[in-house]
Amino acid sequence: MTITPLRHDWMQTNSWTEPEWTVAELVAAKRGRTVSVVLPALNEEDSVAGVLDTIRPLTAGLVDELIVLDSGSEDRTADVARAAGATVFSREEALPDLDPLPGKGEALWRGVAASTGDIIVFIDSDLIEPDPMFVPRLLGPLLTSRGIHLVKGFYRRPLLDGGAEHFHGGGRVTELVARPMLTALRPELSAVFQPLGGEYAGTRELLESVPFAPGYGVEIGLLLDTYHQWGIDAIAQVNLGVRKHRNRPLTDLGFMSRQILATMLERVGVTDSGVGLTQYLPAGESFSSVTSTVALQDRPPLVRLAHELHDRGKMRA
Ligand SMILES: O=c1ccn([C@@H]2O[C@H](COP(=O)(O)OP(=O)(O)O)[C@@H](O)[C@H]2O)c(=O)[nH]1
Ligand SMILES: O=C(O)[C@@H](COP(=O)(O)O)O[C@H]1O[C@H](CO)[C@@H](O)[C@H](O)[C@H]1O
Repeated sequence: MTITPLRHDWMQTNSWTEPEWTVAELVAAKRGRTVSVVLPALNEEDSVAGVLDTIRPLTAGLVDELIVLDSGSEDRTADVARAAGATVFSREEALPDLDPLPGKGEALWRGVAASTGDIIVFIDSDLIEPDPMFVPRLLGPLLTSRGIHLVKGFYRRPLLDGGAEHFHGGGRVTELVARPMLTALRPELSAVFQPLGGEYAGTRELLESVPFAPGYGVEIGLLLDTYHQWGIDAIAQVNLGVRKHRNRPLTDLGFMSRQILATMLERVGVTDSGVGLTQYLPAGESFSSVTSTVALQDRPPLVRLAHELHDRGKMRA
């Protein structure tokens, strides 16, 4: 694939820094299209209701379906989400014929399968005080422009460190891994402000036609697949303001980075060792090591899965 430099006109045509759409305008722009909002949730009993509270008022017209895809929670996430007005699917309920795999990519893939909307909006469940305009703004380009299939949110990302809130500094894997790697390998995508952000929307046509990378590789996989198969002009981004969420410790982000790198390398045709990441943590005067596995197997495009399950059923018959 030829390396295409950044096209500045993309920033003029496909990047909204001051989105002005009103909910009423967006409802009018639906023109028969339906909208599903899907929240992936793993053990989010403390935050999922607060996120749903900012979206539920939109179900009177803009949002047709509000789903929480329970990613194998062991707390009260499902009960809390139902009480907050969401339709909750377990991974098994979303796709009964297939044993679930762990990870966020699996949750989102099954969220596409469980939902029915022509447009699907993904919102993380660990957000803190999300702006109620997150969903409308993500829908803006999809409902009012032609040819756009993926809309990424961007935002200022405070970093919550212990009791302190730093004005900037969130998106650590974005700044240290994803953005440098995209600049090196696919510079046209270096204009995407938040390539890993968990708030984005896509057409069902796109989301059923691409594979879903495992775990935390899902966002970078979807971005690269959309770019490779549909082109930069199918991608847009919208300013959502400020995004605060649970900031995981650096060790967790090391494992997240390993998975993201595995997906990026696969998407650009570089062979990954497949070796899990080992981290060395101080233990007294010495160090202890912790190793995580890395997953390399995508889930297939859902449009293809139907055929595979049908053929498997035929084989069993
Ligand atoms: O196996 C997983 C891991 C994460 N998540 C959800 O995906 C979102 C983002 O995950 P996380 O907060 O761990 O990532 P971060 O935002 O810290 O990068 C959250 O709503 C999680 O509950 C999930 O559904 N299944
Ligand atoms: O953007 C990032 O660097 C990471 C970590 O964010 P923080 O440093 O904890 O603010 O968070 C994102 O990455 C994950 C992997 O793509 C997504 O699943 C999350 O939704 C997103 O928050």
